[in-house]
Amino acid sequence: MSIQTLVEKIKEKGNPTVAGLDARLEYIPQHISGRNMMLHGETLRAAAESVVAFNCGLIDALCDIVPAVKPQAAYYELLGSYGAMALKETIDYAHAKGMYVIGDIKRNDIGATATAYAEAYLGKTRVGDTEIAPYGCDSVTVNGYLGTDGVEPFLKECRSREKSLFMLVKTSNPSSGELQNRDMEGKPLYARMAEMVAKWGEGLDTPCGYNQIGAVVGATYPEEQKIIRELLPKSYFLVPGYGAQGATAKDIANAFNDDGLGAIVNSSRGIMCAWKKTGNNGEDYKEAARAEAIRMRDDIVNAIK
Ligand SMILES: O=c1ccn([C@@H]2O[C@H](COP(=O)(O)O)[C@@H](O)[C@H]2O)c(=O)[nH]1
Repeated sequence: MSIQTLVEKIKEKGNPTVAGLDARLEYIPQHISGRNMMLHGETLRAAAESVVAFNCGLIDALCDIVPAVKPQAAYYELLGSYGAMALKETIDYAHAKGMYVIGDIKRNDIGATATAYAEAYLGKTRVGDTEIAPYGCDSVTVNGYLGTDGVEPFLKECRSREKSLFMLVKTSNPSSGELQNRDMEGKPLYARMAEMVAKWGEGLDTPCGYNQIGAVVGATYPEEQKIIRELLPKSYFLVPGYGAQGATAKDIANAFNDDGLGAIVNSSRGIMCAWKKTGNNGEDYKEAARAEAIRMRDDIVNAIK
């Protein structure tokens, strides 16, 4: 699905936010994990089945109000082969419920290996005469700091299958400036990366005015957002850092264009762990996640008015 589809879903729901699915076992209510451990013992299988049950419940609770989900690959890799299946089941369920899926995989490598990553997450792999999509994400996060040959395989999937990318430009973590803000011939490195992202987006325009190549720009860096917004008027921004990492709605306004579009703000722990604040042992995790997603939507929409 193209970035155009994401923009349509954002407009339809009046909600420029994405729910992160960073499914750590501690984030899952005991009534779900306990049941699976009764069935399968203290195993990776029990953990992975708990993750799928939890994710499906969250997706049910959010799919009519939130346009997209962002499963974070790290938490599925943590569960080995069962985690890979849990990720695929989560992606398929989100699609069945009409949500756009951004795989937060932050991959890159030399061209040959990047091709395998791109085919795994966005494209297809061939088994005999049959082509199979291993994961089938609509979009993924990519680390472009290896240069163009490592990004090209992902661009190829965008061209041939109308997929989109979010390239790491300025990440939300506290030490991102150690390298990303270093001067590179008169401009910070993140600005040089933004220039490369603009180049990678050439020829990948869509009718909505945004191209398929977006940028990850941390909510925790409002000043940098402003600079990157000017450098990348046609790129959608994926903005992590709201909520659990301390950024607030006023910190994300610079990521948006004047049309109220141009960015989608992520919250993972804020939504997934909302049940921990209600004092009901997680029995109400769906209601708690929905209430937090609505609160976040209204908070963001008011801030960009
Ligand atoms: O710069 C970045 C890039 C990606 N992330 C990811 O977003 C979520 C944030 O989770 P919260 O619980 O809402 O803090 C997580 O998956 C990160 O890997 C990021 O935080 N910053």
